[in-house]
Amino acid sequence: MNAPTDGVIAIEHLTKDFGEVRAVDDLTVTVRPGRVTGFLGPNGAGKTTTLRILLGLVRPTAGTATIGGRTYAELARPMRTVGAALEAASFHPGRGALDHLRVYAPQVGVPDARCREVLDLVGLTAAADRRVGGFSLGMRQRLALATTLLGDPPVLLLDEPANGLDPEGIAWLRALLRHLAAEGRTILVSSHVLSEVEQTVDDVVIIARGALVHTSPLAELAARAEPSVRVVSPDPAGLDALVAAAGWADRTERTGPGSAVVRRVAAAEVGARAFAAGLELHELTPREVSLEGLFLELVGGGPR
Ligand SMILES: Nc1ncnc2c1ncn2[C@@H]1O[C@H](COP(=O)(O)OP(=O)(O)OP(=O)(O)O)[C@@H](O)[C@H]1O
Repeated sequence: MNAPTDGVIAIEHLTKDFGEVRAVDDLTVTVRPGRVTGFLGPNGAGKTTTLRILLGLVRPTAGTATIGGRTYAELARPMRTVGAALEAASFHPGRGALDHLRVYAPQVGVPDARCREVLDLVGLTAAADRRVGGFSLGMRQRLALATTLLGDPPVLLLDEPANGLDPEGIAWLRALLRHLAAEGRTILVSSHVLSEVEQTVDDVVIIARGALVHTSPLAELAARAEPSVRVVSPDPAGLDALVAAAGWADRTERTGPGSAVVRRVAAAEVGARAFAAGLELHELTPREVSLEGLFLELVGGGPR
């Protein structure tokens, strides 16, 4: 791993049309090293297409997708720069786990000894000589991850890596990804369910219908999922004064003249303060939304 900018993924005004279908729509996103970033969206949102463009497998209609300032084709040592596991990897069923890695090692340009190292990293040492055909989905995920780690790349692109893992496997994956990010790597993990990666990611990039709908640290999104109260008053100035007097300005989102959403407050408290101030209210609605609920709201409820 070299300069800190080596691992920056920059997607700029990326668009991809498949005939009539716009799979990616003017997407601009920066993914930083040292963090695990969740790339989220419902089925068909354009995640895989974006990852495939990053890997030079699909040519964009417009815009660019670069890693450390270079397109995949421009990378001097692509397999030492990016490790990617897209979709359920297919393995030769008759081959052992170690032998599978040995096929890839020369392509990546790493010594044979590296194969055992990565098997160890993913906890498959005991299964080194077992035929991959008998592997569970979780074991295949581990082997796919081992393959991406062969070249010790500063950037990892993982498509639904938690798929098929049991809770213990998910906890293990979480710890490994955190460790790899702490080493300064850029880790982009796609998923169609936020809850699956909620414990793992630092940042989220959420897309729907090919376009960006939200990007922020996860904590910022989680704050929006806190209990809140929707308040509507026919007296916009009075509502503003109430919010200011209560010290809620930093937790209040104005949703229109005379309407606002106040976070981390109980409806009863808003009601009591409005009553004391003689402010007429037309609506006072408590709102409890889970992080997953918020995610579904953002992506507009389901696939295209
Ligand atoms: N090669 C292709 N030819 C035509 N349409 C395609 C092609 N690849 C993807 N699409 C379409 O582009 C859109 C985005 O698909 P994509 O696979 O990128 O979404 P996704 O977010 O990865 O979804 P999933 O989670 O289901 O993999 C979909 O409408 C899909 O049908």
